[in-house]
Amino acid sequence: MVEKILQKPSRGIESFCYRRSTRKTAATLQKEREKEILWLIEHPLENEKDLIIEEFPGKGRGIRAAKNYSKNDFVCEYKGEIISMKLAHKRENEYARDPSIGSYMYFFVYKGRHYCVDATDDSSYKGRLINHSYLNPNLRTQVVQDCKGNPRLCLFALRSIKPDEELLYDYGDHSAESVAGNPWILNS
Ligand SMILES: C[S@@+](CC[C@H](N)C(=O)[O-])C[C@H]1O[C@@H](n2cnc3c(N)ncnc32)[C@H](O)[C@@H]1O
Repeated sequence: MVEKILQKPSRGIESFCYRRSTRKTAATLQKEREKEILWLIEHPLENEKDLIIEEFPGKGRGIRAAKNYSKNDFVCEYKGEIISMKLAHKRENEYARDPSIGSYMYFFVYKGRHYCVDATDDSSYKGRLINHSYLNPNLRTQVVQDCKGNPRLCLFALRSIKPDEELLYDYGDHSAESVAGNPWILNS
């Protein structure tokens, strides 16, 4: 009996079954990836230890990568308060009156609904400190739905990223009105 178990499987049905049992389907791999992203979203302190805060000339603070990222890797969440459009416009007007308040509001549409993430309040989460690039971004935004069904605005690698690169994504607002006051929107 023991001898039989130790026998190398023949190239017949046994070895075929062995290969099948270890292979993961695309759907399984996708589920595992989604689970991993949700875990990273829920554990920002662990995930964000590879994001280094630095001063960048002409931009203020920004974030430098401390490790390699592959294309499509989750990098971090743009974490803030998700608020209604009505409240977002009210706050925008308030913030505009105080020049010491920077711009940390991100508007997005998910499943046909409009949302705003307000990350104006200082926090230890680093997504709010990532600067903009139109010409050479290395991140992209994507909404991920969490376990409670809430949309979470996340940043993923647009291409492979090396340690020491500044992390940058296109903020998306290229309107003439915004560019007039902020030429860096199109020239950085
Ligand atoms: C979400 S904050 C990014 C973090 C910010 N640099 C800080 O120190 O808190 C957005 C602001 O950063 C600055 N910024 C972002 N990208 C920039 C760029 N490419 N050139 C110049 N300023 C930039 C602008 O003042 C912008 O309103």
